[in-house]
Amino acid sequence: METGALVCTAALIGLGLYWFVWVMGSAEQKGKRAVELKMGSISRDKVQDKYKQYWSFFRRPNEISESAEKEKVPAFVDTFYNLVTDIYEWGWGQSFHFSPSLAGRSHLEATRIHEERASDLIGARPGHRILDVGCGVGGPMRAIAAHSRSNVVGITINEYQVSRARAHNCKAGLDSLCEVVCGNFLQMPFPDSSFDGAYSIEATCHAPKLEDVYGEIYRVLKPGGLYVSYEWVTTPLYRPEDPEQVEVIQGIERGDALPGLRRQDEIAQIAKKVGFEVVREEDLARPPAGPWWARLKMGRLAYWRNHLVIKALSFLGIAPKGVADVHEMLFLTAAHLSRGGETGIFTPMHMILCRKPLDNAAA
Ligand SMILES: C=C(CC[C@@H](C)[C@H]1CC[C@H]2C3=CC[C@H]4[C@H](C)[C@@H](O)CC[C@]4(C)[C@H]3CC[C@]12C)C(C)C
Ligand SMILES: C[S@@+](CC[C@H](N)C(=O)[O-])C[C@H]1O[C@@H](n2cnc3c(N)ncnc32)[C@H](O)[C@@H]1O
Repeated sequence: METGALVCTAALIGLGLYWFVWVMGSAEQKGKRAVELKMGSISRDKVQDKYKQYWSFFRRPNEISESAEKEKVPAFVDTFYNLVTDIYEWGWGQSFHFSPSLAGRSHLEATRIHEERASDLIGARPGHRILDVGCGVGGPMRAIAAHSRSNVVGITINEYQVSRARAHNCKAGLDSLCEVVCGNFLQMPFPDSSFDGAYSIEATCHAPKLEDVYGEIYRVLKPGGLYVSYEWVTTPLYRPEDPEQVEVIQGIERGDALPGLRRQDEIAQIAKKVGFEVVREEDLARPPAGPWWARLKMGRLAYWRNHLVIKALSFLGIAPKGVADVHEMLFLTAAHLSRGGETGIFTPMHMILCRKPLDNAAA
């Protein structure tokens, strides 16, 4: 081959690689790049071990919440978010949840609309102090603060997410409205009756006992305050005697750090048990809502590309060992989640709106 042709071929390959890793490597336009993938606060040499420990803990997810192991759940959830936070940001964005798909709207818009819906349901407004229970890197918090101009305080168990959320808040110019605290939502570091409203988006599913987190939210809410949650639950279509369905549900639990999914009909009972009035309850995934799992299915080609990128970066020693295992786990989880959505046995958006009764002000 002539020198000119060789140079052109090399340049084309180089450009192709650049496009593949740097441009395509970031699914969300302003998100992370593949070369920036860290594993939270886990040191590079510990990633693989931590992943193995995580995987063996969540092997039998449905047995955790009824055993002494449930005490260890917050620590393993923290490990989980050290392992996945960067991959989520890289391949999904700053909001770690699903949304009904909306015809003619982008994923980003559908996400924002789903978040603003939570804000509107609790009537967040300027001057209100609102609690975000399990805030991730703060995608919903920023959307809700910008939409309602209320002050939002987020809590997450994961220190790495706190640093990411604070950096995003500053970058978005919303740090005067948004505050982030590292802590356990099962024992929150907030005084009684200190919030006007609260919401949790796909986060309380990590609690081994829902009453523990709902009880804490009830405690920190002012009397009359509203709380809305988007819960991950199995629907009445789920048949625990069907091994194929059990495999889907356990696949979701294992790949998402869940100590056993709850049934849809358990949620309101638990809310009432801790003292809430249930104002409204609705599965936001039900038609006419567009399928929330469509985005997961559409991304399949990108996941293969991501996997190749991760494998290449691990091989070159840029990404820590173990990242490819974590990515593979997420790949499998995506398949289980899609199947759960398609069959209708699972929803990640069972909405419950609760009020702390006024009567208790005197109690
Ligand atoms: C509420 C929770 C998280 C929900 C979702 C934000 C995440 C659930 C599964 C995740 C993903 C699966 C496949 C990944 C893909 C293989 C990778 O290349 C890019 C990232 C994924 C798309 C990733 C993104 C986030 C999820 C959709 C749980 C934890 C309670
Ligand atoms: C799937 S993410 C959702 C994050 C955010 N709500 C969003 O939609 O982007 C779940 C969040 O719950 C938090 N979480 C889980 N268990 C927790 C606990 N015991 N205490 C505090 N935060 C917890 C995780 O750290 C994570 O931030």
